[in-house]
Amino acid sequence: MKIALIGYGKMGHEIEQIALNRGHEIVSIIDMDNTGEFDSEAFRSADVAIEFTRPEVAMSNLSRCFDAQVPVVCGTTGWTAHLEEVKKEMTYKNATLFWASNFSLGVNIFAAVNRYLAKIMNSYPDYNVSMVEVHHTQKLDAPSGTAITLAEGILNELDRKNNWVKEVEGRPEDLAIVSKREGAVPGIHEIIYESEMDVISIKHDAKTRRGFALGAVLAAEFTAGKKGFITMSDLLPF
Ligand SMILES: NC(=O)C1=CN([C@@H]2O[C@H](COP(=O)(O)OP(=O)(O)OC[C@H]3O[C@@H](n4cnc5c(N)ncnc54)[C@H](OP(=O)(O)O)[C@@H]3O)[C@@H](O)[C@H]2O)C=CC1
Ligand SMILES: O=C(O)C1=N[C@H](C(=O)O)C[C@H](O)C1
Repeated sequence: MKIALIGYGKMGHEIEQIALNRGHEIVSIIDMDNTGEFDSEAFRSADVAIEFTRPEVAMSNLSRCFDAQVPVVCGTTGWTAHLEEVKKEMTYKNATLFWASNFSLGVNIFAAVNRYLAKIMNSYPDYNVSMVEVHHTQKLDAPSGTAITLAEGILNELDRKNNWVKEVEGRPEDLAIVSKREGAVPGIHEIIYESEMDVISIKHDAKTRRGFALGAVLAAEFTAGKKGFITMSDLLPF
């Protein structure tokens, strides 16, 4: 499969290694200083593009993929307040977008457990829920995209919470997400239920970025040749 990489930072490099090991060809690499490459034959020849850049440039990169009719897998976080308008543009241009806040298998299993636990907790109002996420100090967005997805999972299942907030909950209906930035941490997400009697917590701790990168390449293999909006629930059997 011919792959174009958009963003050649920490994730771009991990993805390149995994894609090459799986027998794919990298036909185009677009970074901040060569965005003219979007107009190249090489970019247009790609079966799929994989976009991991920065919150403020992701939307225009996606737009350029839609215009070039190159299906795109996007892992960039911090821009998804605009996801619905991007989906509309994708549909209007008859294009393809796979977006996930986290491509790792482990996080997606964790997210399913999170939803199940939240559902159980409807019967146990003595437990309050909160979330902590820890990432490396270069991370630009907070809370992490994964934390927002996990929070949405809780809000959909747990009737007593209807809104996530940064750091400190103001009302009982709020779900507080605390973000910490430390060293080179690839990504830790912990959901904590606490009553007067005990604490139940579940945690995902990424040991390396390779899990995210492998998931992104598997998503790219799934996306090539398809149309429309695709998510992890289309890729995974749960
Ligand atoms: N969904 C998932 O599973 C995961 C998502 N992420 C997300 O992916 C994104 C990238 O993470 P990471 O690789 O660690 O970040 P990095 O900062 O290491 O890499 C981002 C790269 O994008 C480049 N870039 C900046 N502007 C443009 C542009 N206009 N066009 C093309 N490239 C550009 C940067 O160049 P320069 O350095 O010169 O600015 C840099 O090389 C983040 O939003 C992060 O949250 C991360 C891991 C997993
Ligand atoms: O910026 C990162 O590094 C990561 N970003 C994603 C997010 O915001 O959830 C995924 C992962 O946690 C690593």
